[in-house]
Amino acid sequence: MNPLYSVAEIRAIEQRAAEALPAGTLMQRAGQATANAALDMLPFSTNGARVLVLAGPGNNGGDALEAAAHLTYSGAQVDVLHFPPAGEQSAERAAAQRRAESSDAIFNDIGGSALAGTEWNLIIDGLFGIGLARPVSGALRTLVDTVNTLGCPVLALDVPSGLDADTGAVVGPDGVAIRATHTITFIGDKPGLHTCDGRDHAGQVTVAALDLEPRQFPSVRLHLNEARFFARKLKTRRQNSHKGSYGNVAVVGGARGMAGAPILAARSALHAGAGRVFAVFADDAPSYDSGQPELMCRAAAGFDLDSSVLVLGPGLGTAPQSVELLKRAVASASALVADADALNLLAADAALQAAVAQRGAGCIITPHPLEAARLLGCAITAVQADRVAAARTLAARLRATVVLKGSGTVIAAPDGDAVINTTGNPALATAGTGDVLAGLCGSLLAQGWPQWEAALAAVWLHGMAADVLVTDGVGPIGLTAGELVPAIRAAINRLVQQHGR
Ligand SMILES: NC(=O)C1=CN([C@@H]2O[C@H](COP(=O)(O)OP(=O)(O)OC[C@H]3O[C@@H](n4cnc5c(N)ncnc54)[C@H](OP(=O)(O)O)[C@@H]3O)[C@@H](O)[C@H]2O)[C@@H](O)CC1
Ligand SMILES: Nc1ncnc2c1ncn2[C@@H]1O[C@H](COP(=O)(O)OP(=O)(O)O)[C@@H](O)[C@H]1O
Ligand SMILES: [K+]
Repeated sequence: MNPLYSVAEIRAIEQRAAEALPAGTLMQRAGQATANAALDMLPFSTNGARVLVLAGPGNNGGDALEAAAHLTYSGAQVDVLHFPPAGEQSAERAAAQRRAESSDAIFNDIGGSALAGTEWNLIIDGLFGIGLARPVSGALRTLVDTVNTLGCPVLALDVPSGLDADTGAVVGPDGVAIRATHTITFIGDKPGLHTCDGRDHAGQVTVAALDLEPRQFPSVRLHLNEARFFARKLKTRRQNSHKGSYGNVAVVGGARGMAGAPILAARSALHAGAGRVFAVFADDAPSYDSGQPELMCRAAAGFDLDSSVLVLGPGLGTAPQSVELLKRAVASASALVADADALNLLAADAALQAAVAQRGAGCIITPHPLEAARLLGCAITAVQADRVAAARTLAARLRATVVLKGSGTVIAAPDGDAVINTTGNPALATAGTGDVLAGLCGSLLAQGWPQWEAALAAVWLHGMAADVLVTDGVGPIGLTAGELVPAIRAAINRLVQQHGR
């Protein structure tokens, strides 16, 4: 189920496991697992392959030293850049150091030009793991900067050095972290590898459980998103069904000058399978959408908000009539997705926030980090410093399903359950993709999905559509939000073929 563990949880698992094992066992297993992963990354003939091992002062360095010794036995030429601790070291680290020193590994003060001038087949980053306590500074900072310029494969141990394993933020106001191509993470997977700066620094993540058994792991409330979490809601269509079987969506927004946003969301809702889709405009409505004449374009004044799932916010603006629309939508009995300006308006109105929290029909909100910061009354940096915590706080406060967007989108429920999404890529960093996501959420709600599964599936499908388009060369540069819409349709149909019943 792809659980994600906090540093505190990993420490507790590790401590209990270590008590039942001979001293040093876990570090030896970590070193062996690292060597195996490294061999997979080296040329078929390892003889003479150049491997640089960076061994920091703590147990992360111990893992690296164990791996260094193993790799010499495979014939690789292993250089170790060793940063011993100033004070005492753990007994297992001392043993690892002795093993590495008595192997063919070369302990060497390699630096500067020699480091940059060598064609390394692989660099192993064992500088800091979950014990990183402050920003990487001084000579180590220079080393991290140099490694990040080299362009060779880099295998990070446990977590790329400089990255916070809990949050995925690079530690420090102006910090640095290793940009690895691969990360082998020990005992269990960690949230910081998958959100915020994590995806840029961790590369491809594998988990080495170090032979611990499932019973040694606590159950947790944070997971990586996967189709399994929502697959049971994927339904094949009954022959004897009609458009009324698949629900109504009304996308409400489109103040003057911003009519494109609700159109995009409405097209997305339509292509994701909603039976009938309205595009509802705060100001004047166009008579129809010539690119998508299936949409019904209406003015908000007098529109019945009780007969459709509402997607409120795309291009809504912040004029007084938009506030009125938001109040009407919150007071309605309809399922609601609140996005964009609906969230900005909500942030400015405590009474409306209380009304959202008390809604019987619940709510999905889809803030990007700035919208989340406005809702929380904090700086955007505070949101990004701990995205999972920010999403959980908002979910609890508004009793809503929260989709905190960005690299490693976080979906959080009011009861504390949270999921980090794995699909998607920077092709999505273009105007209108958020509108497409909001429309997709609304479409799944209209088709009878519960909020939680609708949010999980929408985020997953939206990201998967972008991933497929990038594979086909439609991005990452220049993908447009509208191009996501048919790709989402293809992705949802493919999923229904695989899982539908
Ligand atoms: N124990 C076990 O059984 C297992 C442990 N495992 C491995 O151990 C890792 C955790 O080891 P760890 O706790 O020793 O922490 P680690 O990440 O090596 O760093 C701590 C050292 O760095 C130092 N330091 C911190 N920040 C710094 C900075 N910015 N700049 C400079 N120095 C800094 C800090 O010094 P201090 O803060 O005390 O001055 C201390 O010396 C874990 O990620 C996994 O890889 C696995 O093998 C599984 C079994
Ligand atoms: N670098 C990225 N990696 C993954 N997803 C991204 C990235 N940048 C943006 N996205 C996704 O694109 C969408 C952008 O939404 P939003 O910021 O609301 O845009 P807009 O308001 O222009 O529609 C979100 O789903 C977000 O998660
Ligand atoms: K590391």
